[in-house]
Amino acid sequence: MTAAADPVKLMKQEVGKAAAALVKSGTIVGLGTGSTTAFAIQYIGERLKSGELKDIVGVPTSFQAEVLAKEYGIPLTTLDAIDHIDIAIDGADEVDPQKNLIKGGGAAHTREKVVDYLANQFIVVVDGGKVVDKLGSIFAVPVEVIPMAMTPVMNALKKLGGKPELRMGVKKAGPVITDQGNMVIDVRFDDIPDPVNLETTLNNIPGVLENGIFVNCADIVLVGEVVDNQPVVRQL
Ligand SMILES: O=C[C@H](O)[C@H](O)[C@H](O)COP(=O)(O)O
Repeated sequence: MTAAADPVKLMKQEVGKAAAALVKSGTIVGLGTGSTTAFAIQYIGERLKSGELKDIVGVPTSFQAEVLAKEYGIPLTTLDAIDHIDIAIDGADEVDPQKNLIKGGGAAHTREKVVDYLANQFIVVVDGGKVVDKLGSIFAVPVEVIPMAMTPVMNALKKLGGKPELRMGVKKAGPVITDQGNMVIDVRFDDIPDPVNLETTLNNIPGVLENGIFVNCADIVLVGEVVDNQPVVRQL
């Protein structure tokens, strides 16, 4: 495979593989959502199939993760049936030098936050284009909101200086509906000087279920890059 074919896909594939290699036999694994984590799920499944990995159980963060895990033969469990998660692997839309994240490009950030924050070790997998100096440089902050509170939440977000936009479906008329049956407002901020504070402030708006800022939770960030037409994985 050459990098010229699709360098972003190649980076995602390599970083997914590198994260899958960190999973040990006999562990409980949080399975993230998105196109990068999909490769990690695939490689975990392949390691299980080859017998290199044994006795693992996955905790999916979305309908997508659940479907993929089933496809690749990863046994699943729920949070009611376990008392810890050993390792979680998940993607991100932005990562800053302090390993703070924006997540939720796939509207899965609420369940992801539950699973990723519970894990003893949280591995983030991104391609090089996701690394930024400051959060909010490229991506808006996704905010999951219960439908009846959409208008007051929109107004509250504007008062905070954000530019909120209801996320609309693709190949579906109307808004994106999350796995919980809620809507997502993407909020663009000119500047996010204090991600820790903004995460709390957003979650304190009545009607907000969860937002996509993840702080003080990532243990390892694996970044996929293409150097001299070859994929490489580095740690942030
Ligand atoms: O809701 C989706 C998640 O937070 C994803 O992990 C994030 O959007 C990154 O996805 P991808 O790996 O497809 O860029």
